[in-house]
Amino acid sequence: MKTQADNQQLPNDGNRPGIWQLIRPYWVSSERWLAFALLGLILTINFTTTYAHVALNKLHGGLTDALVALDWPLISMTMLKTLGIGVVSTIMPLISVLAIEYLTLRWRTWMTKSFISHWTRHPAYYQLERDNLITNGDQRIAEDIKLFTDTTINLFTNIIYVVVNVTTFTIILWGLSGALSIPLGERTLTIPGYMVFAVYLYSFAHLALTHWLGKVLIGVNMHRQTVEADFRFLGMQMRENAEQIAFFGGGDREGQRLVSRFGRVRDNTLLMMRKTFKLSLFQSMFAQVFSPLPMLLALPLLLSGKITMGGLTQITMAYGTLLSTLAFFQQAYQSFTNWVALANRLRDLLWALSKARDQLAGISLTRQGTALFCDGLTLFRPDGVVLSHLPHWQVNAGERWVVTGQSGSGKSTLLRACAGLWPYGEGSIIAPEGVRTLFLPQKSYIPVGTLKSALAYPLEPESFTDQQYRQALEDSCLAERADSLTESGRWQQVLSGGEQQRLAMARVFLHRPDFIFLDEATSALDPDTEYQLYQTLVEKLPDSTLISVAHRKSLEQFHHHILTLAPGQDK
Ligand SMILES: Nc1ncnc2c1ncn2[C@@H]1O[C@H](COP(=O)(O)OP(=O)(O)OP(=O)(O)O)[C@@H](O)[C@H]1O
Repeated sequence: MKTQADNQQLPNDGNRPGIWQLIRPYWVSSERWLAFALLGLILTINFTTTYAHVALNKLHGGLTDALVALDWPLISMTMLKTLGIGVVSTIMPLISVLAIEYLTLRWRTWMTKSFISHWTRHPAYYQLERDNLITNGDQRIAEDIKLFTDTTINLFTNIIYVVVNVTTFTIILWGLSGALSIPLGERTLTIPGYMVFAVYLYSFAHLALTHWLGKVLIGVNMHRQTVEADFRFLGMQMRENAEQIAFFGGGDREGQRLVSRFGRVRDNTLLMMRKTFKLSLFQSMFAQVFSPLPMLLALPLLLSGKITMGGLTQITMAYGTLLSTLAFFQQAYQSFTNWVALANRLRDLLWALSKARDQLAGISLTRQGTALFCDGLTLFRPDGVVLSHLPHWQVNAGERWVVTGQSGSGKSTLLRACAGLWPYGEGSIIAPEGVRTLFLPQKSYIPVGTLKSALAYPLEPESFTDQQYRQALEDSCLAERADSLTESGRWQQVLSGGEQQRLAMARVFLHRPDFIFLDEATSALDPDTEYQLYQTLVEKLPDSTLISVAHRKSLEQFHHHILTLAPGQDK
């Protein structure tokens, strides 16, 4: 069980959380010790690799001088050392990659579990959809967390590596490059470690121009995640509703919608390509124009005899290494823009989840006693339009009520309010405490899996015996499925509308709830089967309280009371 500190915190001030609030929770969670140990291992390997490069740099300088002097014993010794260090610096990064992947997986797992726990609570997953608070929440959890953790670890370890490398090679280059003396009339201007200044000046100019050209990529990247997710979502919807679309002959229309949605992906990719090309072109032109710079800068030292040919190799190598290390900041610019975009999408999700958590309900719902009691209840649509008004409605334990009224008068909304899923309105509802309640809508959710797990939902399939399952199927006029209990399938696609409603009714017989809310739960059945089901229901569960939303008059005979909802007036 996760503790409070072991979860991604939702903001409490109603504002979008900062990136730090997204990153910090994992690094202070109970996983932190292993996480820091792995990070330590990765950084140690990176440092070791840096020093291997330093050693190689020295060895190369020595090798050049040994070659010039044709000193064979020195040449073979230096080559052996180079080989040894080369092997170490090849294996170390492989271990580092493994550690990075493992750390990323652990962080992703932690964040995914945290987000899922927030998303499935309240129930936020329903509130986000009902109030259209955010798009593609599920895909943000599935995709964006993965990319975010991956990019954060890679950017961070690379930055540390770069900082260490930059410091090391700055010191080396400072020592190697000596001072540049420029005669200015009678005086001489001396610039110590002038090659270091040159490389930093060059890199800073490069980065500033990269940022100027590339900052637009943050927005483009963020938009990319959204349009890609929207396109995937439309495809998913088509898959889910394949049959209805086929009946309507809506394939062409869906095709057009998909192509138009893909058009946004294409436009975004083209924009991205244009911006990236511009950036890359600038970066390579800049590098090309300034490539002879280190040789030109070091030449005065060679010509004045201050350094040997080996010294020149060492200087240009150190300059090159420092330059390519600093170039990380320009190269990583695109990853950085992508990272900010991912972080923004996750920050938006955290914000939406906190909105769902903090939503103030206009309707107060409390639990106490054994009856259902609505007092001064007015149901609104989210935009404030009044749906219906119930000054006083009391349902005592064991009573059976049928709720009728015009389409759109708010019958389903009343049931949502009783389940605590509808905050828009005024008044209070006192729901019975500690009773088993079951809400059956017109179309019940049937999870993919065995028929047993579909019947037992949301409990585990082991919660009931085979005999209980068979009996429930028989009671709900679905006895012909009794031999398919362990069969796995996509029942929502396989079963007819009426069969799905009978399966949902079988849940009622199986779970034997104290309070049963049926929202047109038998509307797809023929009158005889519907009659038989209600007959069995009142016989088998005589003490259960029943509230049925129904348009058919024939159902009134199974109920003691009728509640008719009248459409309300605008507030
Ligand atoms: N999430 C929502 N956002 C905006 N409006 C909504 C939402 N859910 C329901 N409504 C509106 O609230 C009104 C009442 O809906 P409800 O489903 O309660 O009606 P009903 O009486 O059960 O209708 P029917 O008999 O047709 O099933 C409808 O006009 C509907 O469009």
